Amino acid sequence: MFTESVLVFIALNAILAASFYAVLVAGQLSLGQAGFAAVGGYGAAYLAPSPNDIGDLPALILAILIGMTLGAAAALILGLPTMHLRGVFLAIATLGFAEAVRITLINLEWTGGASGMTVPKIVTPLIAWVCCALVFYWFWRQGPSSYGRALSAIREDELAARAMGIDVGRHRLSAFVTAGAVAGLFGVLWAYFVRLLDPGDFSFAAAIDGLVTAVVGGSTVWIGPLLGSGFLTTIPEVQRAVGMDANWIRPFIASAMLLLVILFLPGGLGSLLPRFKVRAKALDQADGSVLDSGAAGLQTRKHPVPGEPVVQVQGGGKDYGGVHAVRDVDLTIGSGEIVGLIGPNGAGKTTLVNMLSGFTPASSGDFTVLGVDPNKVPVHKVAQAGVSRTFQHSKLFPRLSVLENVLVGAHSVSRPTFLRRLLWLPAAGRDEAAAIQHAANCLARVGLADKAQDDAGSLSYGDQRRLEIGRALAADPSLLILDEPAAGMNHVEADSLSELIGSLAQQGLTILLIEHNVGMVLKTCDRVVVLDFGQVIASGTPEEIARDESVIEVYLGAAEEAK
Ligand SMILES: Nc1ncnc2c1ncn2[C@@H]1O[C@H](COP(=O)(O)OP(=O)(O)OP(=O)(O)O)[C@@H](O)[C@H]1O
Repeated sequence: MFTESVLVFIALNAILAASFYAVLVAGQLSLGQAGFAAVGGYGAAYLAPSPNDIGDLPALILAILIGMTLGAAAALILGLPTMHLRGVFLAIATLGFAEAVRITLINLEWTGGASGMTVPKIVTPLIAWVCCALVFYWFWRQGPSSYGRALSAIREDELAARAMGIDVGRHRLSAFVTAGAVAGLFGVLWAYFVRLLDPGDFSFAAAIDGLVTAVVGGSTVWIGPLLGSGFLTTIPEVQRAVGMDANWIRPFIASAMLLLVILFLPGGLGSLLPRFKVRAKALDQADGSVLDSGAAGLQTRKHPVPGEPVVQVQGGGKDYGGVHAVRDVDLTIGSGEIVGLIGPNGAGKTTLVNMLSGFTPASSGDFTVLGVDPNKVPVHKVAQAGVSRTFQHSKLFPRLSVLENVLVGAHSVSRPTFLRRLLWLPAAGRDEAAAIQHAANCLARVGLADKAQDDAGSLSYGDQRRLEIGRALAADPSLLILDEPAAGMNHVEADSLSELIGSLAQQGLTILLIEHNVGMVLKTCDRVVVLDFGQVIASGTPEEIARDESVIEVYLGAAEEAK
């Protein structure tokens, strides 16, 4: 059953599927892989020296290098203008590219047009499997690196990933270029195995086949494309072995599997395998000490000295058409302060913190947050400057574990480990262990150490709020913005959250707290700012705010009645 061709095709189809995995893992749907493979295959066949001149293996190695470089270059050129596209728009743009490549190849003379181009056969099962092993080694080492986690975070929630300091555009582009290189490798191996480069081999159908293989195998686990290829490539062989020679069976099973996976097993066959568990040692040793970026293995962040201005806003405003969500707000927050931001629903609190963290561009005013103007730099730069936030509606990475969520939170203070993991350098292991220990400490600080291995999506609402805070703390922030963190918490949980906020401020952290639980705000904060219809109507100590007639009229009275 496992003839030479079957062995080679399992490896080759796994490589093509891996090129889809490379982008699916970052949440991108690209159908350009057939085009990259064609560019790689034809380019290598045209440019690489003949095996008659330099020998089979050197000729193939050169062809592979040329094919991968051309595939990556094509992906870079296509990716630069298209990386801002999402979902089906990216799929259509990349599909258009692949079709343009195929039609061009048919119409060029040196490619042999529709009848194709002959290539010497060099690839053996051993060569195919060595290449396949190298590709999967790459993705295996990528997965648990800080780069790999950043890609998964982008797939799960792009906005939250930006808030963790991840440069989404650069990560998406690098995943796309990797996909181009891997598809280029497939194109070369295919050509040097089947002896003929035919534009029909790089059609839309070929791209869909690769995509289905990746999705059935599993687009979130590195081994998925290999499982998918092993499963789908051997179906015709199993059929033959049992004497059922019907052409429709493979496409039928592939489509049925695709449907089953999408409906019942979104992680594909790979998700049935046991998941990697973090060493319990890190969790046992977790002592709740956070804000320790100076620890070995983490990058050091320079925090503002006590009293130094962290936030300075003058005349800040935001208009949505005719709606003045925020109007002429002046706000200064000094390092180490806990400032509460309260006001009725729709007062503009979330809009104001969205402007401070770079999510919403201001319509007017001057903003300086930790030395950067959030209107002039992308969100991830504001985060890298030391602004960490939680969201009014939880934005966790649901399919990542609780610990992985916090590890992503530590993105801007952890050291990149992927390239060192590829080379198996011990320093990478040490840095990863330090990041895990730091994340475990953050989890212990918010009381979630015992849930570290659970999926974030399976947590109760209160635990999700706590996890968001733990994840935000992992960035070793200078300014922590909490948007209604006590929503859904009972009194006991809200009290312990209040204590946590107080102890973090004692360690020098500056906190901006939006909360409808007025009792908690008055108890926890040094200063309270009250917004109404986008304007600051009062600002002062909790005692002053509690006595302020205008605040009682527009908010505190209403808040009391609502209790
Ligand atoms: N993207 C948007 N487009 C249009 N209007 C918006 C947008 N975001 C907010 N607004 C409007 O701006 C105003 C302020 O909203 P915002 O969410 O900032 O208030 P809030 O004080 O945070 O309210 P809540 O306590 O209910 O969360 C509201 O009138 C809201 O409808």
